[in-house]
Amino acid sequence: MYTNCIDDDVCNRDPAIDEIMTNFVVANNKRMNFTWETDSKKWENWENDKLNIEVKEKHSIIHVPNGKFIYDYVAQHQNTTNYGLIFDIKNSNGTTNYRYQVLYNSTAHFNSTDSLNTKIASLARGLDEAIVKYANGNPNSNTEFKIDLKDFPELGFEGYGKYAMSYYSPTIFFCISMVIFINILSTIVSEKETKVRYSMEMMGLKKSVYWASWAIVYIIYYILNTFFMIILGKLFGYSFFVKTEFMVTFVVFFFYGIAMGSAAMFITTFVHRTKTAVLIGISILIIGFVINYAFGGETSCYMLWSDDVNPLYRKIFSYFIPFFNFTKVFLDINNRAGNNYNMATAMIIDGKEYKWEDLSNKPETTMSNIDSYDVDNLEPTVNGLYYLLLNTAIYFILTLYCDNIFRNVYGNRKPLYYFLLPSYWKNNNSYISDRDWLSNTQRKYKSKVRLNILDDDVKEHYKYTCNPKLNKDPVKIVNLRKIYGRGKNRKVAVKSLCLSVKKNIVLALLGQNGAGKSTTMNIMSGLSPPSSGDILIYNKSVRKNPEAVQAELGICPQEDILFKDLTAMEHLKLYSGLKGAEDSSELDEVLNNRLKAVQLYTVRNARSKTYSGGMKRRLSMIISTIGDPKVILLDEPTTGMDPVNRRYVWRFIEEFKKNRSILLTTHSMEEADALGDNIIIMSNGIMKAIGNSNYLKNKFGNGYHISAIVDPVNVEAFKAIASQMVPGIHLADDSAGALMYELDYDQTNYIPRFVKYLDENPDNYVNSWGMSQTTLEEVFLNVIHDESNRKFKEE
Ligand SMILES: Nc1ncnc2c1ncn2[C@@H]1O[C@H](COP(=O)(O)OP(=O)(O)OP(=O)(O)O)[C@@H](O)[C@H]1O
Repeated sequence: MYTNCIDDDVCNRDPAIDEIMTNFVVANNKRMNFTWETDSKKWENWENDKLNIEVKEKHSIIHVPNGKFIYDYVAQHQNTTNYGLIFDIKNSNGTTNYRYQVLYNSTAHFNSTDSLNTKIASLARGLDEAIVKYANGNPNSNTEFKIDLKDFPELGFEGYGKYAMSYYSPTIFFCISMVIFINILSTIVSEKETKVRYSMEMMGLKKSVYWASWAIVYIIYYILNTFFMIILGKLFGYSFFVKTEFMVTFVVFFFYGIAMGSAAMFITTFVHRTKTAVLIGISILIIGFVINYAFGGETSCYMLWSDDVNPLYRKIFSYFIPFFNFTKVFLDINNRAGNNYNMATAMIIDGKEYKWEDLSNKPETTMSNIDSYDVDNLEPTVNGLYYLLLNTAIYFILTLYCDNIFRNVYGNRKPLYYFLLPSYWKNNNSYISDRDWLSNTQRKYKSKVRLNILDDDVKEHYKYTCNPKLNKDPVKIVNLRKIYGRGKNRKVAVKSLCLSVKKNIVLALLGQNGAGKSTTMNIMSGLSPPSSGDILIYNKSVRKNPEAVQAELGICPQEDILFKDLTAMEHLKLYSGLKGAEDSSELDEVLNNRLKAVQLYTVRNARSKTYSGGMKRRLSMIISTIGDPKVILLDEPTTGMDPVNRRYVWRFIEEFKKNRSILLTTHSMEEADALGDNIIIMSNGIMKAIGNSNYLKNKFGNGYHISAIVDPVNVEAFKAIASQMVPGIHLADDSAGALMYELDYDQTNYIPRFVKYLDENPDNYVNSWGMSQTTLEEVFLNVIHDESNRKFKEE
């Protein structure tokens, strides 16, 4: 294109220049194959019809209004113009200056090395000849030539935005989907960490149901996320979304989402800490980002389809790495529907429609001239979608499998071949007779303690527990042992424990920290596997059928395992549902009554995160009663509770024990005294004492204490009277008239007479007096500090 105006204004066409250009065409037509564009009207209204001139012929020459036009035209029709000529012919003092500027496109012939050398030289020579010819026709003028050569104006790459979206989309959409990926990791792992999940499992939630429910939740998330991305893509006018049929984009993003979701679920099976899970999520995000970024381009993405690459690698990537498949599918579609940059012409090529049927085609490549992959090896796009579905299935099956075979936070796991066991497939509620179980368990799991070094009552209880003729109790623990850790870290937490629990009683388990109480409870509830020994609850073995045992149990664990956003009532309803109770008005009434019993009724509709520690404890306690279990395990149920509410809970437990067996651990001697029909004192994993409160006080305590303050002059006389009233009374302390007597339980009969004397004080010897009974705390301290017990060693 040429013009005679160097400035921006539209100026009159200069016939001299037309003549020069005519000369040029005539002289160079054959050599350069130029055509002459005559329809100059096209540009006359160019301001209105801006730049819509189409240069139809490859080598046409047209006149345009001015230099700015050339600039603008080039900007909008990149690489379709070879040269711009701006003439400036001026007369001064009889000399005509022929000045022209050649703007040339140095990149139009990308693969050519000739654009500058011959064509420009040829053009300049042709123009000079044309000017000379014109000037010779005007013999009166002197002529002067001036030529400027310039590259076309440097233009910003206007298509970059569109193109960048196409190029970086796999990375961008990978990152968006990673938000849900990381959310899955943190949510599911935090349910493990806070043990909420195990609490639900104890209440009857099946693992498969647990995973299926999360799968449904995340499928919904991914559907919403997919819609969101498609709407966003369309709103921003990205060619990929605009040109591709909705169902195609939906399926691509949705399949990719569920494949990543499934992979996230798999990861949660071997991670126990939320922080670790999030860290893994972020690491995968970074790795995936790099891979997607690297694979975003065609050459690198299709690289694995090169003949040089072992197809096995391709398969491994396809079967196990969702974002690899996603990038391939995305690129396949994007090659057609997206705005692509054509390197050969340095142009952005607008995307074409992409339809559902196109999925079964092999991708249209844009760089097939670059031999980094073999086009024939490329699989149809739809295969990538199949691989994504395969990824989803593989990871979901692995999730279900690994969740069973990897240790949970309690160290429990199933054998690798668990799914081959008949018990896995049939509802194994198999009843085991007491006799068979007792003899088998004792044969299989030998006791590691010598009975003769146990306390007599404990020994008797061990014998009773293992006697199939006598022991008809619903709960039996035989030779139970639990070892944590190995080598230096080895810790025997429970040492060959034998214990049986009757119906209608509360058995209180006392012991120092680390005595093995919670371990025993965790094994009973099927959470933690025993190292040796077994537990039989209503003729179901914890080893063989923990799920069936859990159906008989209600558990209040040591830590409150609550959903912070659920209310008390919602918790009770949720767990009632898990226990199989139908939602009914009767159920509501039962639940309300229980909430009333522990003073939670008024806050039943408040979220548990707003509860105080004591309120959470009471809720956990009530949850353990859901489904009317026959055996209830209460691990320190009243910790952190004020004395008033503790008494409400005690009353509730006392009433609830009818027809049930309740096993309670506590550090409160008062609680054990108030609730425990039978009390066991444990130390270092060993049962040290067993009996009811009075029996233990009698056996391990010092009976009653009677103190009296007597005037020093009357001390001897008072001592004589005391010895006469309570034969064999023991004077524990005598200092300056403050006398302290200890009375055994077999001296209890003499107490009323002695108390009457002290109260009436007929001899006026006594200034003041007091009486107290041995507390359970004293008993506890006596038992665990007992020297003979200390000598006890596990063999
Ligand atoms: N998961 C575990 N890994 C290693 N050791 C453990 C584990 N759980 C418990 N132990 C150890 O086993 C012993 C018994 O612990 P357990 O929690 O049963 O005691 P406890 O009587 O319930 O104590 P507390 O009254 O403090 O709850 C302790 O020495 C404890 O450190």
